[in-house]
Amino acid sequence: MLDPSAANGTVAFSTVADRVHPALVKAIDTMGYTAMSPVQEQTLGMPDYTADCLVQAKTGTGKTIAFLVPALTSMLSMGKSIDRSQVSLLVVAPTRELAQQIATECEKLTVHCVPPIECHVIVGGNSRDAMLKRFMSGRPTVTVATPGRLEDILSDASVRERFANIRTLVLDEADRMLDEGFLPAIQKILKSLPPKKTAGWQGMCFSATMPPEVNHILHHVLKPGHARISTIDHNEAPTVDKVPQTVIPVDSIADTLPTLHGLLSVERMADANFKAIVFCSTAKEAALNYQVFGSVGGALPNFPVWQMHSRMSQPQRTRTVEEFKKAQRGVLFASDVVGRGMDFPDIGLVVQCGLTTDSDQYVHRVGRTGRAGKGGRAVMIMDPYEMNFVKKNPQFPIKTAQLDPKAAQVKSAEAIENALAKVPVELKTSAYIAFLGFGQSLARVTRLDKAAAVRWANEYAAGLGFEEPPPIEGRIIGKMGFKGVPGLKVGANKPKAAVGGRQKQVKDAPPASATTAARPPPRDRTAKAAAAAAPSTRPPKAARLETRADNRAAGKNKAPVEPSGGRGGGRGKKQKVAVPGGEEW
Ligand SMILES: Nc1ncnc2c1ncn2[C@@H]1O[C@H](COP(=O)(O)OP(=O)(O)OP(=O)(O)O)[C@@H](O)[C@H]1O
Repeated sequence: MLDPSAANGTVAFSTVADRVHPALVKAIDTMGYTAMSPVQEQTLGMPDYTADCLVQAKTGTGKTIAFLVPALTSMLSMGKSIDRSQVSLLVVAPTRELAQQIATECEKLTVHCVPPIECHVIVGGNSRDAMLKRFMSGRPTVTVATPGRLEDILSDASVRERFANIRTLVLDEADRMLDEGFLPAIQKILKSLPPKKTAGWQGMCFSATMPPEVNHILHHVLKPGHARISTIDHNEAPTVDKVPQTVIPVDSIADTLPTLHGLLSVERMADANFKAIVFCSTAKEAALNYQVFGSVGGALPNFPVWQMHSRMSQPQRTRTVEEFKKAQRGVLFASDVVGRGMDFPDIGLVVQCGLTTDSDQYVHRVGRTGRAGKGGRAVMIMDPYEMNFVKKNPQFPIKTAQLDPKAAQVKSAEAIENALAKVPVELKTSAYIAFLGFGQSLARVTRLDKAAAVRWANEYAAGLGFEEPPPIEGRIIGKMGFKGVPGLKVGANKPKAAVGGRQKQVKDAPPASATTAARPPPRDRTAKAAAAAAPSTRPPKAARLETRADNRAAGKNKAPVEPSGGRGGGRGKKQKVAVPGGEEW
């Protein structure tokens, strides 16, 4: 529930009850909402609910209701003349899970509508035929979609015909929907809809972040002179005020996992209802950390953990979202697939292991906590390569912190070593290769040179217990653009190539007690091994990581992110970075 005092929401929904459709007013009451959040006050106060608008408000401040209520009111005002076989309101969002979440909110809002309003979800990852059959035989008056699947089904003329009477198009996470990854799909979708100029449909664009470059593209959906609403003061941080932000510096990326272990151990001891999201750099890293802390490794014994990234099947992803939404405590190890828009109740802590692709993504990740007026905290664990982010982004109130001294009692290094010994070497190897791809993609943006990206990845491998970097097939090294770069080990990428033979046992993990003799080397040795594998463990100063803001200024733009939602929460195909064996990161 929104805490009105904290969110400055003091105006009651009842003040707009004469403008909002009565069925929606009743539903809002059923949902238990009394005061409007500032952004809701602004959109529901618009003189014309059919006006085009660009709306920016902080994360977790109720933007979903802020666009659904005016759009649904305008739709329902047509009364019996609505053709329910046609799409009237179309909402487009970047990820499948967010699309589903918006649809669920819409169902709650329209629960008292007579006749009932159907809300259809058009997303990838499930049977296209079954979904299309439901759509064509149903009454998809409200449709929530992700761009890829929508673009796909709109190639069919009979589907296009269902959009002939569209009244409103909402782009949620509009800056993401209009960025270079999604824009081609959005443009194709727009070509399949009746032209805005003649059909006059309403465009609504919502996000917590609106980088200036979005302004040049808005004309695709918004007409000149559209309303502009922002509840964010230019002088304040773009993150939620009630979320203190800290960074815990570590000497090497090899120290990240033990530090994370210390942090999570202390937090869960302190709070019986500790619920956190840990953002990881790649989908493979999220999968690996999940195994280290829970399913295989058990570094957080008797504590529930989940994973969420694009390498999972859609049913697994859906089940995870459902479970983690309901969970009272636990940790979700995630890629950026849940970095934007997802509303998991009662997240008290967001941890970021390493860099985000850009400062806007930082805002969205931090915004998974401190929602609906509640408090929360955000912590980053950063190695020297990454610390520049803090310096380059003074707009964020990030304070440097040390790990709670209580963490020293939990023997994190040992717990992580034991856990890593039980994780399949294939997963560790693919996490290493994905991390190399991640460093490479940042290099394109930040000018980190290839040799430095290799050194960084090799430090990461050392942290996973590899005495020397795991081998990568030559053709894959070539594909990744690392041919001839020093520090990589070329060879067949097979378990027998596992470092020092230490990790042979991991595939069929024996109980923890049986694995102690086969532990990976202590971290001081692994760090030395990494150093031996590369001339230096740190890139030259000029090559350190900078933020996307700097790169924008330099005329460069975004780092590519995982198209199906892994790192980047689902961008378009152009953004795909193919890493070895068809891996995405
Ligand atoms: N007026 C209100 N009173 C109480 N709770 C509310 C109100 N409006 C929305 N909420 C709740 O606040 C939470 C955040 O809402 P929502 O997901 O729409 O935020 P958002 O601004 O879209 O966030 P993000 O920028 O992360 O997408 C949800 O749990 C929602 O149910």
